[in-house]
Amino acid sequence: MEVFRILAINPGSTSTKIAIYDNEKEVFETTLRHSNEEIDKYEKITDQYDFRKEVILKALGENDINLTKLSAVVGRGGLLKPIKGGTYAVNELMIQDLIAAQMGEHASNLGGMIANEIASQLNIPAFIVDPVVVDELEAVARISGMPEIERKSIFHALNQKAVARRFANESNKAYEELNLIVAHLGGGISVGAHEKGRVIDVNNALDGEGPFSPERTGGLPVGDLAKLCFSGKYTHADIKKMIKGKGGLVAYLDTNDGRDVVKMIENGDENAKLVFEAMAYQVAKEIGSCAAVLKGKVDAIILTGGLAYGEMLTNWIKARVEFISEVIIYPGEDEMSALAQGGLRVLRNEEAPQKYV
Ligand SMILES: Nc1ncnc2c1ncn2[C@@H]1O[C@H](COP(=O)(O)OP(=O)(O)O)[C@@H](O)[C@H]1O
Ligand SMILES: CCCC(=O)OP(=O)(O)O
Repeated sequence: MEVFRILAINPGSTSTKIAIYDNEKEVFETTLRHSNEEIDKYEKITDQYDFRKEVILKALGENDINLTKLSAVVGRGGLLKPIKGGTYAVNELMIQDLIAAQMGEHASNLGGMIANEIASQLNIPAFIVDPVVVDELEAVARISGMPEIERKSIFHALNQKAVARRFANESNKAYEELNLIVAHLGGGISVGAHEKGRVIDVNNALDGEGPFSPERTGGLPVGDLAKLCFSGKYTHADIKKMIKGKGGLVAYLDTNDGRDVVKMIENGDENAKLVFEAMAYQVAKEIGSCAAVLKGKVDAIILTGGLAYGEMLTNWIKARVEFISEVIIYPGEDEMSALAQGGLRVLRNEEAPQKYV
């Protein structure tokens, strides 16, 4: 059997994960964590391009990975125009849209760009898989309450779909038979209502919807936010940073690391406990909303993402939502293998790559 060697690159808001797969087998994986100070000095996401590329190449070099043996490079897809799920070949238009960041700024914008640069030097293909803009929202979910603003589907599509499929496999059912609520608890937090294989509603994890997260505010009281915007104290750029990057745990506790917060709590910090429990409370409320979206027919609730490693947080969430359905915890994410498998399906001609237009 032909062996395809794939480099998977996954830039997240607090980390860059890289992995090498020989077909389905992971042969190398590492998570390069980035502190708030490290990331904070870059004004725009594209300004982080060289920094992220260098840390990736350094880690590959230090681990004696021979790049010339690669068959393809697959990056996490970023804020493109809303598109259906699947594997997309990186093309010029995609790179232009990612550089222009017209749909917004997020670390995942760098996935396709860095994959493309490494792949083009080796003359091999570059792909993205299930980008954060996968859009399966029902019409009713798009209405915000203000005609000028339409709700958008921006979430951890890659991991939410991967863990939902994992749960389906482990239950000997098809993903398309199940109704699931998936909460991805990472640098950003998204909670999606998966109805028979489609994410029919999900909070926009990037732009002020849903629970607050390690570095984002989530939904805010809009009247007070409008007052703050026009107070004359802040520029548009300041407000954007306060919502995304310097919101949530960072604003309250000066760290984006859930493990630091657990240590603070263990050392008796009551404020840290209140804030961390509030994050769990908001996640639980969002799960409750998704249960209403699914009309109460929920086969399971899945908690995933880096924060799902922490039992303090998951126990708080569980206590408020386990009356809805069984709670399954898949800590971390299946994004790296989902990226590799998306690339593999195309390299094996099992699936044609989709074209971003
Ligand atoms: N073992 C752990 N216990 C608690 N929190 C953790 C653990 N590992 C990672 N985290 C937290 O998870 C968050 C990052 O999750 P992750 O899914 O890696 O984020 P992203 O990909 O969005 O950058 C950070 O707040 C990190 O501190
Ligand atoms: C852009 C939505 C996905 C997201 O928030 O990812 P991170 O948690 O990695 O920032």
